[in-house]
Amino acid sequence: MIRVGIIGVGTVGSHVVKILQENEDIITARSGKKIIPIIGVVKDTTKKRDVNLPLSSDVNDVLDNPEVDVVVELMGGVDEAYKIVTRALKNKKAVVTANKALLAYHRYELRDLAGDTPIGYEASVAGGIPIIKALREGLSANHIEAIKGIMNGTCNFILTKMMNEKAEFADVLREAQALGYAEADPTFDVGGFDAAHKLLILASIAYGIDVKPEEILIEGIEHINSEDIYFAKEFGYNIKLLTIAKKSGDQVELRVHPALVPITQMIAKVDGVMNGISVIGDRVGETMYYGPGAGGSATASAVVSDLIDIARHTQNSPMLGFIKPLEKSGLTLMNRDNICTQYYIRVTVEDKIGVLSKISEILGKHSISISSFLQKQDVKKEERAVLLFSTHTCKESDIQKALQELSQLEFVELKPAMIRIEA
Ligand SMILES: NC(=O)C1=CN([C@@H]2O[C@H](COP(=O)(O)OP(=O)(O)OC[C@H]3O[C@@H](n4cnc5c(N)ncnc54)[C@H](OP(=O)(O)O)[C@@H]3O)[C@@H](O)[C@H]2O)C=CC1
Ligand SMILES: N[C@@H](CC=O)C(=O)O
Ligand code: NA
Repeated sequence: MIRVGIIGVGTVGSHVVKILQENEDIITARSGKKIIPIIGVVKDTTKKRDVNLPLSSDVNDVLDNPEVDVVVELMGGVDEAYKIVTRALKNKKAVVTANKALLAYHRYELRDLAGDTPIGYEASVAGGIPIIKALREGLSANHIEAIKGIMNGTCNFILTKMMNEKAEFADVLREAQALGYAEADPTFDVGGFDAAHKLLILASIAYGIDVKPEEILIEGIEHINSEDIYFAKEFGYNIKLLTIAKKSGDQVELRVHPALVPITQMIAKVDGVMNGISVIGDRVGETMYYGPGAGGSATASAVVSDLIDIARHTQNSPMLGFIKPLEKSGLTLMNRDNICTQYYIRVTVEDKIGVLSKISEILGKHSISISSFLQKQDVKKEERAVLLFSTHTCKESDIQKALQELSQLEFVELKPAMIRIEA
């Protein structure tokens, strides 16, 4: 028998208890052992909840409890969760966590501390999709050439509703929170940080990259507006928050940002809370993974799969997937200035003669060639026009310099905006 203590019995934790209790037959058959939740820890024990488990507000009731074999950390946050997981490992208790923020900052320390003590983290990336297993086990014979995906359910839910139903950003975010998709602080979702945390976890399995979120390019979806959606629709794109790892020679680019994706691509059709991830291996070619990226039940399904793994292989750490840091494999993190892709640019200007030629001149000066162009009257101000461009492939540093120069022009009324195009 495996006895489980759950720290955090909220959206995900309560579903972990339900799955363990309601699917006990199949779980026991598959793992060869009974997996029993014996205690949960919450902040407020007086809160009414639909869960059949003794609760405490003291983490020591799990961490120092000799009856607990596995600690499931589902409270979120970085510092406190780090202390809890560290103590559990020091007490030789196996750990399962869904906490991508924790792993984004401390994955290598925890790996080293764990040694042979298992740590499962399947739920930390793309919720219910078994992407960690796929990368760590199914694709382990491959050099990974690229990982590209939608890995934040909240952002995809918001963008889908903005694209298809003209819904307002703030209203859909509230809906995502009510459905249990968003992080406790939803700026982690909409600012791209949550997706970046997930990217770093996958990058450690694929490439052995030991970098922190602050070192990579992260942009969120907060600035996407109706003009961007109009341009995307006119030119056959969907707007998605993309999470990208790409190997070029001995460099790896890591980035999270909104992107215009041609609607013909599979990833553009991944809607709502669903996540979709393409992984390209040098031997297998392209593989695709699709499923619910957030929500209590789907995420708890991944947490329980780790518990079953631990029950099956107590001598075999599920976390061994984090390979040696990048420097030792000769790979380096690509400087963001050297990223090359296509871009969409939005410039809001005073509607007068000469504006377009000046903008074209600046783009040309920075080796940026225009691929398509649209002009819209600004609905908020009659004498204002919104100019929407897409470019051929060019360098990130050139785009950044051009945007900076455009923002200085006296007829440019709002800070120019840019969205990358991933064709
Ligand atoms: N929701 C989702 O779709 C997904 C979430 N995750 C990750 O799973 C983890 C949990 O998320 P979720 O279930 O949504 O979060 P919730 O906010 O719903 O639940 C958090 C739980 O932790 C408890 N808690 C928080 N702080 C403390 C503390 N200091 N001491 C004791 N208990 C504490 C809360 O207690 P109380 O109930 O009393 O407030 C609550 O039960 C996070 O790391 C999140 O990133 C990962 C994938 C998907
Ligand atoms: N807030 C996250 C939850 C799952 O990781 C998301 O929306 O994807
Ligand atoms: Na997963």
